[in-house]
Amino acid sequence: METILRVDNLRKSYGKIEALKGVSFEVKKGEVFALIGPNGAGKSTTLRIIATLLTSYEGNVLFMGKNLKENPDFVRENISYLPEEAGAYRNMKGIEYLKFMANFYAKKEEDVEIFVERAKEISGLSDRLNDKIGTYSKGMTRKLLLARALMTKPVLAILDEPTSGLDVINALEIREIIREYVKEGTSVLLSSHNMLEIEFLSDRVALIDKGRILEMGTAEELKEKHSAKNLEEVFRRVVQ
Ligand SMILES: Nc1ncnc2c1ncn2[C@@H]1O[C@H](COP(=O)(O)OP(=O)(O)OP(=O)(O)O)[C@@H](O)[C@H]1O
Repeated sequence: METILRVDNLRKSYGKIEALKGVSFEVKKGEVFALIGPNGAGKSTTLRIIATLLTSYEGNVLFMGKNLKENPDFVRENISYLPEEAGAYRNMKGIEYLKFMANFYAKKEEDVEIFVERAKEISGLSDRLNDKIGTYSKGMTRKLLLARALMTKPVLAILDEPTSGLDVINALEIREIIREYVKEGTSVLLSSHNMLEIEFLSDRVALIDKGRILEMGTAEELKEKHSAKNLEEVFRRVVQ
């Protein structure tokens, strides 16, 4: 399978804190790759570097064969990023927000409508799109933001904790949306604390702790290697 993203020996410090101590992995075309790990493991830092938001780091990121440092615009045009604590404009109606973002991302006039229609469908918010975002529940806001992230059909979607804080039903719906997009060719790099969820959603996972990847593979491979019933158990054994 074609490699979309190659992350090679990433190192990042915030002052004295070494957040990443040499992180390497690859994401293939049409794959859901998950970074899992405890608080402060370095997941968001890794995702923010790939999303071009953090520019001072050591190591290399190759996206579709191009080096991130030399081609940030190319990367921004082909990836989308859903931050962990993303907010939307509370006083805007959902539909206005989608139109605003579609105009921002579309290169051609005719793309605007295509993006908005796609986002409407992904969000599943139907008539509620005519209400102000400030009236939405957490789950509705997350779906709106996910719709924004996927409406351009990016080559790679980077989703930081896509279902964090959501109830089971909303989390399930979001997982299904992600799976649908992968079928259409988008690769997904996501982070999560929820290992049971990740087990269902991801093709491969990397267990990260204290800035290092400790294990990588399919959930099945990792469970077998550590004679564990689930990923949570794998993680407990690997981290301790
Ligand atoms: N802006 C910052 N300034 C200083 N230290 C930071 C900053 N951002 C992250 N860190 C530190 O870097 C380390 C990695 O943080 P990061 O947010 O990447 O972890 P994470 O795995 O995403 O955690 P969480 O699951 O809690 O979101 C932590 O020790 C964190 O305190």
